[in-house]
Amino acid sequence: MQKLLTRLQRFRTGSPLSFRLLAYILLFSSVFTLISSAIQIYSDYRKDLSQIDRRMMVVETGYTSSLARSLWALDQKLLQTQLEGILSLPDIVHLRLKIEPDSELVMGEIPRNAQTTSHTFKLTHQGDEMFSLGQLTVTADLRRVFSDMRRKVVLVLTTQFLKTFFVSILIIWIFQYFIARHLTTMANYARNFSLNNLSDPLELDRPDTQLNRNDELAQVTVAINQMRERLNDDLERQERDAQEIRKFSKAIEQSPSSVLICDRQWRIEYANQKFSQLTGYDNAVICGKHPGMVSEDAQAHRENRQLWQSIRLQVQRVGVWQGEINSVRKNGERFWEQLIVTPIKNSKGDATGYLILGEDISIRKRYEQQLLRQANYDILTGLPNRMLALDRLKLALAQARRESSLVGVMFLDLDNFKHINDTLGHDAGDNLLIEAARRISSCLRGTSTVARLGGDEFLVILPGLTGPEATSQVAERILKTFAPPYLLNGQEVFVTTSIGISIFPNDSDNSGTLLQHADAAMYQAKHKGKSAYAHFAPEMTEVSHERLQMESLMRRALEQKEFELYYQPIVRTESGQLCSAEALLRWNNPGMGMVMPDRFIPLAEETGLITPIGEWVLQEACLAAMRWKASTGTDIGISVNVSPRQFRDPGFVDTVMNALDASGLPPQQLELEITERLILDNTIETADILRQLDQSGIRLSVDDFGTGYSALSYLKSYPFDTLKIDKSFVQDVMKEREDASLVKAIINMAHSLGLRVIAEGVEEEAQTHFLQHEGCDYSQGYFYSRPLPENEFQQWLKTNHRAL
Ligand SMILES: Nc1nc2c(ncn2[C@@H]2O[C@H](COP(=O)(O)O[C@H]3[C@@H](O)[C@H](n4cnc5c(=O)[nH]c(N)nc54)O[C@@H]3COP(=O)(O)O)[C@@H](O)[C@H]2O)c(=O)[nH]1
Repeated sequence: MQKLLTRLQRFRTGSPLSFRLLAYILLFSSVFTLISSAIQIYSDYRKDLSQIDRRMMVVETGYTSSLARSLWALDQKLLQTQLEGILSLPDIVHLRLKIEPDSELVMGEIPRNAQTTSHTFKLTHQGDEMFSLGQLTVTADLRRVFSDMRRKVVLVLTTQFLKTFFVSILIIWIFQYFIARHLTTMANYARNFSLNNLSDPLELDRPDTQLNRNDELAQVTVAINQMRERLNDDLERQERDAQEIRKFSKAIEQSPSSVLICDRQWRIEYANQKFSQLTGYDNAVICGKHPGMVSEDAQAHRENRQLWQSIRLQVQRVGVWQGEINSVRKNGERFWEQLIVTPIKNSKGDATGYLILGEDISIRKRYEQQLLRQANYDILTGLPNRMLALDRLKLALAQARRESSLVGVMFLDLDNFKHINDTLGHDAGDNLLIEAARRISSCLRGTSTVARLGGDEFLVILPGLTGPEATSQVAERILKTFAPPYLLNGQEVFVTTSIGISIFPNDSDNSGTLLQHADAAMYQAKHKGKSAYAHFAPEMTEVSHERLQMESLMRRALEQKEFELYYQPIVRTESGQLCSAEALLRWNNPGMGMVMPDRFIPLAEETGLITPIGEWVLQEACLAAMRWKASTGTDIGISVNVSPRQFRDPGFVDTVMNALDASGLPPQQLELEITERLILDNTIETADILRQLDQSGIRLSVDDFGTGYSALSYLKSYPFDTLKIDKSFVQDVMKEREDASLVKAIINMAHSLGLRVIAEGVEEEAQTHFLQHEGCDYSQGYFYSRPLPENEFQQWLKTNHRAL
């Protein structure tokens, strides 16, 4: 019962299709059956009525004439018989015979409440004339007709209903079996259809026949399965897309560049982590703002308005904007960022938003500014460097041309700077340069420029001069300001400068030439005796030119094999026996002839050419010593001069070791002569290099002892073997008592430090006696031999008895 109620309930609200179908079939077939049955019953009813009518016709045609005759003949019996005959006809229940004039005969009975139909016939006699005999009214009872009709109604309705019902059941079953249950399967499939079971296809429980394969159910099934597959594909694609999107969004989020995404109205929609780190602003705070209006700095807003307007225009016109902007962090700090702004376009190519990539380039900018500074300024002194100075000079010349004024160009070089640098060390040299820069600057007006050209060279530009004498005044001021001593390494040092002056337009109208002329004048000032200034004169160009020429010739001299080593014997003072030789460099230039080292070594040191030249000397000297051994069978040591610049070269120790390795000379036979100045450069590096050389067995000697600071205390700290007394003392030992006592003291002091002593510049025999008397270990000088080219030295070895 409950089940039935449920079904009915479902039927009423959303019953299964078969039930609805049943209802509709029943309803329609019932209505149809009713109508058709009604038509049929009505037609039967009409037929029954017409049968009664036909009976009436039979009465009229068959009885009225015989009744009329019986009446005419007044044959009552026959009349009676005839009437009974009519009354016996089916459905005729009552006869009323009216006889003219006023008698009446009634037969039969009309049932109470019965529906009847009556027909009246006239009874006439046709003689000569027509006589009316009376009239017969026949009444027929319609109850049979109605009862027939009722019976038929019941029968027809019953049979029709049953037929309709069973046909409906059959149709429903067919529908249910062939369609509805599959629809239910589909409905269940669709109901259970979810992203988790996309792999299960829809399958209907029916035979796989050709017919089934092409029907609508099959088509729907195929369509559903195709839809499932498409959905499956779409989901896979969606998942792939989602993964890609996740990947890209992660990449954007974790990008090392800051990323802003704006909508079409340039309102920020998204900012990545890097942006927040860079600017200090959170995504939530800046969303909806214009990228140029993120900071709260009013000045930044003003600056940005114009900039972002041009960015917008360029992005619209060109499709990209790239540039560097100065932005403000949340904490107010300014920083440089490199921006790339591009539109984000949809498939139609319309901009749907904008992408702004930013990179913090503050460090790069700082480097750039530093580089710019380095490119234009001297790091040590903070003065403009050569490049900026030349720019300023050009500007000054252009201005002077317009104003018809003069420009003074002064070239300054510190006197003996190299010596101070070598003896007191680089730090002292640097301090000297800084102080010199300060002193020069203090002598100048604001419009003038003082620049450091490099090393100890300074340039002063005096623009807008009315006469050349102003340059002399400035030069004198500068020389005067150099007069007080400089305090370097705790020592008072007097440093002077030499100044060369050229004037625009008197000496030249070209900046380069003016500089060259000032340089030439500076050399002239140096020759004057230093701490002097000189104005350029045309004849000075030659001297300056010679210096330049020598530099360029020296650069090619090694290649052209123009260098040559001369060798000077070093002998035991006591016996005059040869023990070693000093290698002395000569430059044999085809144009200049034999150039002595005093002339080119300082230039080689200045230009750095001393390093390759010194390397060649070392190699050549070691090889020579080996050749002597081969020719004489005796070990003859070799002394090689090493300049401070050469010594400071990072590869110096390697260079020495390579020369020994390449020649095969034992290290003990090589002596490096290092000037006293180098020892005063009391650095860890110097000590380390000397220690390395000493440990490898190489002998070390202090050259030119007595000319420098004679810092005896330093000698103890370094592993020297020999001390060379400078020839300036030796040469006067016989004339100057002071020099003699000094030489004696040096010999004693050196011996007390465990050093052996070489006296150089021994030219006379008396000097040898003095030195022998004072216990000087070795002697070197013209008395024994002048420096000789190798072939002559070899000859000397053979001819000199004391050598062997
Ligand atoms: N860095 C290098 N310096 C070198 C090298 N070769 C030489 N020099 C240095 O050049 C300076 C001048 O050298 P030079 O003109 O060769 O003079 C040497 C001798 O000729 C000279 N001498 C020797 N005996 C006498 C003498 O009796 N009287 C006299 N008037 N002069 C004499 O002395 C110079 C040797 O000096 P020193 O080196 O101090 O022993 C000179 O300073 C050389 O150091 C080189 O390859 N590299």
